[in-house]
Amino acid sequence: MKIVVVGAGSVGTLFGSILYEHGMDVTLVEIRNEIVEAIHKDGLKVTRGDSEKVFEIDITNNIIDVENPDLIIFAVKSYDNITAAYDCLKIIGPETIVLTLQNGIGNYETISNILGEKHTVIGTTTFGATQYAPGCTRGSETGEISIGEYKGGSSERIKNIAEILRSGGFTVNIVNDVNSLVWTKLAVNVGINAIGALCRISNGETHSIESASIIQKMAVEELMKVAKKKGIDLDYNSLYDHVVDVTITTSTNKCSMLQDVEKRNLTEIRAINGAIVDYGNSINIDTPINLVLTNLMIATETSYRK
Ligand SMILES: NC(=O)C1=CN([C@@H]2O[C@H](COP(=O)(O)OP(=O)(O)OC[C@H]3O[C@@H](n4cnc5c(N)ncnc54)[C@H](OP(=O)(O)O)[C@@H]3O)[C@@H](O)[C@H]2O)C=CC1
Ligand SMILES: CC(C)(CO)C(=O)C(=O)O
Repeated sequence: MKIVVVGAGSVGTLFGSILYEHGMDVTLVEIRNEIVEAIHKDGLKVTRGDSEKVFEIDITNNIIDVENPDLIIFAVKSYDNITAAYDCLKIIGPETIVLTLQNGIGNYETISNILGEKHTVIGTTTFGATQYAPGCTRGSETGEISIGEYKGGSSERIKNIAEILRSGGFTVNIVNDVNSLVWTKLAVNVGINAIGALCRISNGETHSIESASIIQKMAVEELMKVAKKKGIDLDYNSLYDHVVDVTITTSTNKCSMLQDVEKRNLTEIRAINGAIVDYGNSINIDTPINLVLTNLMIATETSYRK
């Protein structure tokens, strides 16, 4: 089984290390030379809980080196989807599957438009990771991957991917309604990320600070209105409570959007709160809170990327 991870950032290096540790044939593909050079020179250092390990994992900045893999794990930020998908197009064989576990919405649609639905599978993950220096990643000790067919249900290819990932050390759930899971994760990111990034506060504080939690609740309620009208099957009674639970279970974390702002990177705002605004516009539902959060984030990005 040949596995390629496209994007050797936080999540890509964590996933790559787990696959490597379980004896899989895995190669990382990364465009940032400092990451490629650091891993070539010192290996990939991954810290999880009290354990710190170094992996002599293969990494390249030239995707052509890894033609015709069985599985590609797509681990770039949503704003890099188009270029990364065209890169994958150069190496996919007739049976290659590209798996996106990215946050936000619209990832599957963008990737499958370029690579075809036959090659694209979507899921979510509860793992978290931060690459704090090139080739040095801190990752959660536990986590799961959930996958399913975009149009609902399972299939032989979903079972095959699940088997590959299980052999590679992952706990994998096959779910009937993957879209529902993607929207549930979206609700968490809609409720936490922009508020955490704009206010420079931890995940816990996005709820424990009352003025932040007022905005959080309104942002998630807008998502629910949009999702209901779009016919997304969600547990609407418990969705907001789920978001609050995540603020508690990840209370000391800085969300990924805050980390991006601190690194003066682009953020995934357009695929998270921005997507709620776009969907809302397309079905005549006002989403003023998400509109404000989106524009404030874009203004923040603009201020440091001029
Ligand atoms: N980090 C986490 O805990 C989690 C992240 N996710 C999702 O996973 C995705 C990846 O996130 P994360 O790992 O944090 O992102 P990172 O920014 O840490 O890593 C992405 C890496 O991919 C590189 N890259 C961009 N385009 C290409 C390309 N065409 N080929 C190869 N490499 C490329 C980037 O380089 P450059 O910076 O130069 O663009 C960067 O080094 C996101 O959608 C995120 O929402 C999901 C769950 C948890
Ligand atoms: C769940 C959460 C909010 C964890 O920090 C996350 O997905 C992120 O930071 O993007």
